[in-house]
Amino acid sequence: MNKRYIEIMDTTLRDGEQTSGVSFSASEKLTIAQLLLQEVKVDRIEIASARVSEGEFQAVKKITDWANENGFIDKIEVLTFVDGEASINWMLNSGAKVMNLLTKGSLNHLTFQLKKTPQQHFEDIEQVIELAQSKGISCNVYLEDWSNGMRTSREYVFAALDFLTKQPVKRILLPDTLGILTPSESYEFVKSIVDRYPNHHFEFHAHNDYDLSIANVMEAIRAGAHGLHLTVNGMGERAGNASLASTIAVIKDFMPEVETSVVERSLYKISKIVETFSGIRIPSNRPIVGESVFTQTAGIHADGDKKNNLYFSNLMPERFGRLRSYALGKTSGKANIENNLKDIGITLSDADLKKVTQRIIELGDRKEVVTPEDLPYIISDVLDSSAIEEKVVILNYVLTHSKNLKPSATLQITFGDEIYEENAQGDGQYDAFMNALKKIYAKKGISLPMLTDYTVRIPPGGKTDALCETIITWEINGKDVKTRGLDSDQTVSAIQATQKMLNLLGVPSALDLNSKLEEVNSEFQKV
Ligand SMILES: CC(=O)SCCNC(=O)CCNC(=O)[C@H](O)C(C)(C)COP(=O)(O)OP(=O)(O)OC[C@H]1O[C@@H](n2cnc3c(N)ncnc32)[C@H](O)[C@@H]1OP(=O)(O)O
Repeated sequence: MNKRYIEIMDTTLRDGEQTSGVSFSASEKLTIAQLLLQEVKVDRIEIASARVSEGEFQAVKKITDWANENGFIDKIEVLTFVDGEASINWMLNSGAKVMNLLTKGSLNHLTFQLKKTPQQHFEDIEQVIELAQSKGISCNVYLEDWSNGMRTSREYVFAALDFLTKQPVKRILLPDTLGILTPSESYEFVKSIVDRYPNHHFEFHAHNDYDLSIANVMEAIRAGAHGLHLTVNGMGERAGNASLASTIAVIKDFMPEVETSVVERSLYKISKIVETFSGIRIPSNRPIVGESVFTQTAGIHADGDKKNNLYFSNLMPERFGRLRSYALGKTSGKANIENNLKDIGITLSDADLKKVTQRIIELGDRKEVVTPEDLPYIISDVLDSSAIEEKVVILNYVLTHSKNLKPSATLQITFGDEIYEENAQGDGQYDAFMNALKKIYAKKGISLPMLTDYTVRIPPGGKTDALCETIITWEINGKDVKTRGLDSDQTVSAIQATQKMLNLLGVPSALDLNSKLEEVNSEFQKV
């Protein structure tokens, strides 16, 4: 079958940055731009609005310098305004070559915001396009509030389209600016335009205010849209835009008649990087990229996975560079626990498995999170066995915290027979503790794994002696490993989690540690 190609324009760095509270630095924008174009392989990216700020100007310049050297300059777009020379000069100075000109797509916006007649607006647009052309800038045009325009001033929308389709405009961009469309309207509105102007390129820009963005995108594609505007993690103004990862999965699985250039395996990586740089946490249940979406929690499901893959669908985690896991908690059954034990190479008798399952259910009932890395400790405790041998022991420590002085830590640690002591300062008590620990490991020529996430959970109720749970995520050879500590003192619970990580690494003689890291890595690839 001859597939219809759909262009993907990613606007994480423009509309995505309009998520309340988000501001990317220039180097963060550059990293995201590089990944989107080189690894995720979207067709184009929109990286800023013109005139916004000096910082934004420097970010655009950094990206256009890189894009010029690497042959991507035609894929870098900047949103501009109908403002005579102002946006064009800003763009030219920043090195960008493609503008997405923001014009009005509803009579309402035109009358009350710009206070112009259609004729005046078209004249202003024509002037800007002419100027852009003369300066070597190529032009796409947004019809802002187009969806509202189609509902309330369709005659104006078609007058604007009659005008724009006679201009040297490469693509016409149809935004559902307020995310108000239904799927059937998305289909009808886009189809009426594509049918009337068959030789022009139209792109659909969804917003997610009613949680309908992906459904609307599907209908826009069915109606004949030639391109889509998407963002990583569905970031964007208000409820955000259509998510890149979800849209790509939907196209792949439900729309065999179309194709895109996007590489599915890179979608999780870009999602995590945008999460880190934006500071906007991905909800754990966000399709494709959320922490828990490939985790089987219910015991019945884990059991079914063993029996002819009864709970598998096309949405396999490996497609997106991820792995399936089995949660440990109160809804776990034997099958969940067996799956986790298999990954760490432990086999238990049926009777022992029952005891361990019971303990995990009890912990889950008390709302405690059980990570796969906790299993050896739980087995040790429940079966009074030595499933885990604690070779690295934090013997003693003193942590100080005082007003106007830097926090400090003195730490004594033992690896088998050897005892080491170090002290250090830090930005907080745990940071001071980690700095002292790093000094000890540095003596062995070893760097500790990078801490990539640190989550503290305290049960509600306002008790100051409540147990506090700290879950730390470490990056070990490119894989996430979580360890957990539980204590009424928050720093102590973080230190417990750290000691578990040290024991996963093993006793640090330099050679030992490298091979142990390999081993841990291959274990966790299976988790
Ligand atoms: C659909 C979208 O999401 S579009 C996103 C557009 N991008 C942005 O808004 C980026 C962030 N914005 C900004 O940094 C600022 O608003 C700027 C730099 C663009 C303008 O700032 P200011 O000059 O202080 O103007 P302010 O923000 O108060 O108002 C916007 C002005 O733009 C005008 N305007 C609105 N749409 C357009 C347009 N398409 N073309 C030209 N001017 C426009 C408004 O009428 C208003 O003009 P007025 O002050 O003469 O009434």
